Amino acid sequence: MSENAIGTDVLRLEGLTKRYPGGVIAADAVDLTVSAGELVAIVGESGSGKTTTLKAINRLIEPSAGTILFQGRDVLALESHALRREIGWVMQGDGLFPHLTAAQNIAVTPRLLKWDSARIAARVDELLELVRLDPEDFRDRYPHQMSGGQRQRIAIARALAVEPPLILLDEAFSALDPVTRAGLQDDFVALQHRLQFAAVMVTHDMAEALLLADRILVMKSGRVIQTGTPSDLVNRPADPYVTELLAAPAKQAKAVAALENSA
Ligand SMILES: Nc1ncnc2c1ncn2[C@@H]1O[C@H](COP(=O)(O)OP(=O)(O)OP(=O)(O)O)[C@@H](O)[C@H]1O
Repeated sequence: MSENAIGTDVLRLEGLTKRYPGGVIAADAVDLTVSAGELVAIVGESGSGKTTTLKAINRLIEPSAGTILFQGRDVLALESHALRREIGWVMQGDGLFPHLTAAQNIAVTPRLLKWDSARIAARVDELLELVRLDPEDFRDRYPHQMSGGQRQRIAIARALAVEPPLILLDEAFSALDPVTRAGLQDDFVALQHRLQFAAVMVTHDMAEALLLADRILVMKSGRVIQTGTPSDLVNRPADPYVTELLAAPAKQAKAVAALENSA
């Protein structure tokens, strides 16, 4: 990761388009650039094309048109399994292998890359510390022996195992209760600032995007409606749809403020 100076493009989407058989255009000429150390959230209503866009980046979905450059390399020219080892992936509901311990889950990619066992063991402990789980306590636990929040911490550790320059998150925090979720979100952002990987996060939750992202890409029916900082969106929404997405967090903030004022 050290070769990624802050501000360097890690990912560039140019005219990314996905047309599914049957004719649905799930992503329609999507442009996006993500730099090292930057967190971009893709937000939109259900069916707007967020997951399609995310999955095209690591070729879980093959695009119909457009270019995806990862560290300047066209992903379509790369072998897809090798590409996925270079890009971290955290999905909703953790996606851990149930029959593997926390340590074995974290070690999946290092093993594929044929790291020796001493290096893997040291890295597993380092990663457990990084996601604030005691290695002694957690390395031999199976997923069913951990809480949802702890499992998601393991999933993040697994995604970071080989220091990828890019992490993709698909509704990674959505299934957690609000307190666990807020703690993990804070820790994730702190980790990102420390390690300077680029991140693209899909979320249906505008409040989460406003709190975490450096920039937000708003999608509707496969099209990019607006790309901007949280402040750009709040102060200069480009479309009534953006205003609509902002209404829920604004309403919540107002309700809490009203209660505080009434005390
Ligand atoms: N394999 C597929 N075949 C055909 N159409 C698909 C396929 N996958 C997704 N779609 C369609 O593409 C559009 C975008 O779907 P996508 O999953 O990218 O949206 P999303 O914004 O991630 O939605 P959600 O928030 O509900 O996950 C939808 O209309 C969906 O029905």
